[in-house]
Amino acid sequence: TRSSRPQRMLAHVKRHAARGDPQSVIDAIDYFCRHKEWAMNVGDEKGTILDSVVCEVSPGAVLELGTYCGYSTMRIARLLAPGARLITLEFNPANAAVARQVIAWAGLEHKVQLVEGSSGDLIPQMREKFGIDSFDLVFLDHWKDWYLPDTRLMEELGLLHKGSVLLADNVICPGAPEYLAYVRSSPRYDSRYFKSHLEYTYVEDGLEKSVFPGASAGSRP
Ligand SMILES: O=C(NC/C=C/[C@H]1O[C@@H](n2cnc(C(F)(F)F)c2)[C@H](O)[C@@H]1O)c1cc([N+](=O)[O-])cc(O)c1O
Ligand SMILES: [Mg+2]
Repeated sequence: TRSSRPQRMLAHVKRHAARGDPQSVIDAIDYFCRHKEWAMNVGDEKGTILDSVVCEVSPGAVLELGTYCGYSTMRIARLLAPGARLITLEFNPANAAVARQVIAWAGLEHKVQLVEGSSGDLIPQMREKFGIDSFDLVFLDHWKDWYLPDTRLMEELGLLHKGSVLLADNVICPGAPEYLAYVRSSPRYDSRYFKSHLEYTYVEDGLEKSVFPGASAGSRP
């Protein structure tokens, strides 16, 4: 049967990127998506905003929702300090299989834990199964109508601490209106929009960065 777009992207990486060189893998994917076949990676323009937030937070524990082909996984992992952990969740086994190979080609597999399943099932297992107490940074890039329920779930499970940062892709295109309304209106978050463009296009899109000031915020004085 015909190969999938992620499989063709992986083949392009293996042909054009150097093993163990994350930047060359990132560049190869950007080239493929810009000049051969568009794909829904966060991309180079929003990717530099992601990079700057990762460097600012310098997180010890990161959760990524939506691995897809591993592009943003690599952008985050290449900036992590030794010992810092990135857990990335992927629902689609075929995408996970491609992402594992992309991450391995970049030589970043020792920094990344790719887990297959749904966020609703896996987020409640973070403590018992992955020994995570809370996340310093969460990158939301999975199904857009899951951003809000998964954020509420993380709040309720105490997986966000004072200063935890949520960074959400696509808040304009395709859009995550309920999530955006929530983080912008809730006294529980200090939220800021980073205007950019939809990956590899001139369409407006952006990232929303929301800092969780702590469970006490927004409660009655
Ligand atoms: O739909 C978009 N993204 C959806 C992304 C979906 C990806 O996240 C995975 N996932 C689902 N649940 C989980 C979890 F976490 F539960 F395990 C992981 C899906 O299997 C898929 O690989 C999108 C669309 C456009 N666009 O322009 O249409 C642009 C973008 O940047 C996008 O991110
Ligand atoms: Mg996205």
